[in-house]
Amino acid sequence: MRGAHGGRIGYLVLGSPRTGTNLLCHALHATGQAGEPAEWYGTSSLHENLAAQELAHPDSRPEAPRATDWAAYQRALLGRTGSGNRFGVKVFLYHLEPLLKSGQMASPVDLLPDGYRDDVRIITVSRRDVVAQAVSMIIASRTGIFVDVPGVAPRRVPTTTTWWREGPPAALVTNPEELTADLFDSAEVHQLITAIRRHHSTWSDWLADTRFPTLSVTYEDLVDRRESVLSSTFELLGIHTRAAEFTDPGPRRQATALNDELAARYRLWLADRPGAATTTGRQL
Ligand SMILES: Nc1ncnc2c1ncn2[C@@H]1O[C@H](COP(=O)(O)O)[C@@H](OP(=O)(O)O)[C@H]1O
Ligand SMILES: O=S(=O)(O)O[C@H]1[C@@H](O[C@H]2O[C@H](CO)[C@@H](O)[C@H](O)[C@H]2O)O[C@H](CO)[C@@H](O)[C@@H]1O
Repeated sequence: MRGAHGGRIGYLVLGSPRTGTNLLCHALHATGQAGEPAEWYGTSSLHENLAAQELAHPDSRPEAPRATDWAAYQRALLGRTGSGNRFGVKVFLYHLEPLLKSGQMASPVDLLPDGYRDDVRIITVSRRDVVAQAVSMIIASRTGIFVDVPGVAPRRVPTTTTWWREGPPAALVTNPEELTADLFDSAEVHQLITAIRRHHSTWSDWLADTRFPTLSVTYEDLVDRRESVLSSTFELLGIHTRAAEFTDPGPRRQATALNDELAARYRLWLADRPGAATTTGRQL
């Protein structure tokens, strides 16, 4: 449908890490009609990307990126990744908060290029099993391997922002194959769960004040009912690809027996602390 906005759609994938966002965003990119909804404001690379484009403000720092001209950054992204009439970005709360707190942006919509803010659609991605999510994150923060695409050599990305606790991130392990459960702390899994809940309650609060067409996706449905979730997602964005005919497998599952072991250890840890609750007041 081509409306008053020339059919241009801007969309935000609002999630938290380890909810299957790479699986979903890989599929959207692979349709060839949805641009490339990546972490364009990801704190591990935004400052460097701005600097490379001579758009970093003199005060810009890796932990607090600042652009001289966000519109120029967004125009460059659009030129590289736009599909013509759709532009998407994957956003985690810790990408956006420094930009909001420093007054550089006023809302998630400001992450979209000019011309893509009039018809905005939202996809939220969460994971019902938040313990599995937190365990997945704590492991990825030590391996640096956030995605496993068959045939693509894994890239190791150091975590620069420990959005779930104070202090510097733990170093990447030399050999990801040699990780053992003893290297992890259940108290940190608990901090991650608290931070994940805050991510999602912040997105919900923001969405409650908006009227954007919104689709809520869970990791579990994305994995178990992939065709149905992709079909709803394509429909939301007006993409003319039939989910049933969409065969690109995208990334594969990364969890191993270590994930189960850490989740079991965390549940035992929690059982010893009956008062432990997340900041949303909910006990697990
Ligand atoms: N094809 C697939 N099937 C099942 N899970 C997948 C998958 N591709 C990626 N994932 C999982 O999605 C999670 C990563 O989410 P994100 O892309 O948002 O960071 C990881 O969870 P686990 O580490 O629990 O397996 C990863 O393994
Ligand atoms: O562009 S970034 O490097 O900022 O983000 C890429 C990265 O994202 C993962 O690593 C981040 C660094 O710790 C982490 O904050 C984030 O939660 C992770 O998703 O790797 C991803 C997989 O290669 C990539 O999609 C993302 O663009």
